Amino acid sequence: MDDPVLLTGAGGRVGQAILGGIGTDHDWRLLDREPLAEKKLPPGTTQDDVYIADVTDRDALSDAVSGVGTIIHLAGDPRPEAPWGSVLRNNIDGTQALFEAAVEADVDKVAFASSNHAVSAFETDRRTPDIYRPESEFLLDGSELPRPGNLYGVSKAAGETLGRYYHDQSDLSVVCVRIGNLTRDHPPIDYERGQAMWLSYRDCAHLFDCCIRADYGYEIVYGISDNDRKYYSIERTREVLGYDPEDNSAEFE
Ligand SMILES: NC(=O)C1=CN([C@@H]2O[C@H](COP(=O)(O)OP(=O)(O)OC[C@H]3O[C@@H](n4cnc5c(N)ncnc54)[C@H](O)[C@@H]3O)[C@@H](O)[C@H]2O)C=CC1
Ligand SMILES: O=C1O[C@H](COP(=O)(O)O)[C@@H](O)[C@H](O)[C@H]1O
Repeated sequence: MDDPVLLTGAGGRVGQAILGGIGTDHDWRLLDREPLAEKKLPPGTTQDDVYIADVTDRDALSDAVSGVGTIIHLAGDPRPEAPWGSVLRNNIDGTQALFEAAVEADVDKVAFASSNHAVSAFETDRRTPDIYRPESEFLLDGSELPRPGNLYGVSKAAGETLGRYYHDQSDLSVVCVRIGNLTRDHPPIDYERGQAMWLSYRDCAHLFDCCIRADYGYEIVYGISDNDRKYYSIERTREVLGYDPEDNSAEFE
C-alpha cells in the first residue's frame, strides 16, 4: 500500500468526506491553508501530521511530500463561478507545484480532484434536460476532450493536462477524478443535474480509497454514485480502480 497519504485541502467538504469514511485506514498527512480543528482530524492523526500551507508554497510542499506514497490533491478554489485570478493561482499554479513536488520526491501516485465542470459545456440546450433523465443513453466516459463550461472548468482541464505531462515525463501514476456533486446524506433536492451526478459521502470515501490502493498509469474517470439518472459512465472507474458504489440518487426520489 502507498502510505503515508498526503491529503491536500483536507479541511474541506471532499477532504472531510474521505476522512470520515477511511480516516482510520491510512497513515495520513493533512495539508490545508487553514488550520484544522481537532474534530477534523481522524482518530490516530494529530496536529503533528498537519501542514498549514498554501499549495503554491513550493518549499512547504517539498516538506509535506517527503516520504509520501500517494497524494490526494483536493486543495483549490471549488467555485464554478470563481474568477480567473483565483483559479490561475489556486488551481493551476497550485496543481503544477503539487505535481512538480510529487515527481521530485518520487511519490508513486497522485489522485487529482477534477470536476464535472471540465466537461459541462457538453450540456447544450439541445441535450438538456433529457440527459439528466434515466431514459437518456447519452454518456461521457472520460475519453472525450474536455469541454469546460466556465473558467473553473478550464482550470480543472488544465490540471488533467498537467497530470498527463508529469505522468509522461516520469513514472508518476495519475488518476484524475471528475467529481460530480458531493452532497451529504441525500442527493440535491429539486436539481436534476445534481441528482444525475450525485456522489454520496460513503461512495466518495470508497472511491478515493480505490485511488490509493489500485495500480494505474494515467486515467481520467468519473466520480459519481451509481445513479439511475447519469450521463457519466462509471465503467472505467469500476474497471481500473475497482470502484463499487453503494448509493443511487433514485432511491431518494
Ligand atoms: N464538492 C464537490 O462536489 C466537488 C469538488 N470538486 C473539487 O474537489 C476539491 C475539494 O472541493 P471541496 O472540498 O468541495 O472544497 P472546499 O472549499 O470545501 O475545500 C477546499 C479546501 O482546500 C483549501 N484550499 C483552497 N485553496 C488552497 C490553497 N491554495 N492552498 C492550500 N489549501 C487550499 C481550503 O482551505 C479548503 O479547506 C476542489 O479541488 C474542487 O474543485 C470537484 C467537483 C465537485
Ligand atoms: O466542481 C464542482 O461541482 C459541483 C457541482 O456543480 P454544480 O454547478 O451543479 O453545483 C459543485 O457543487 C462544487 O462546488 C464544484 O466544486
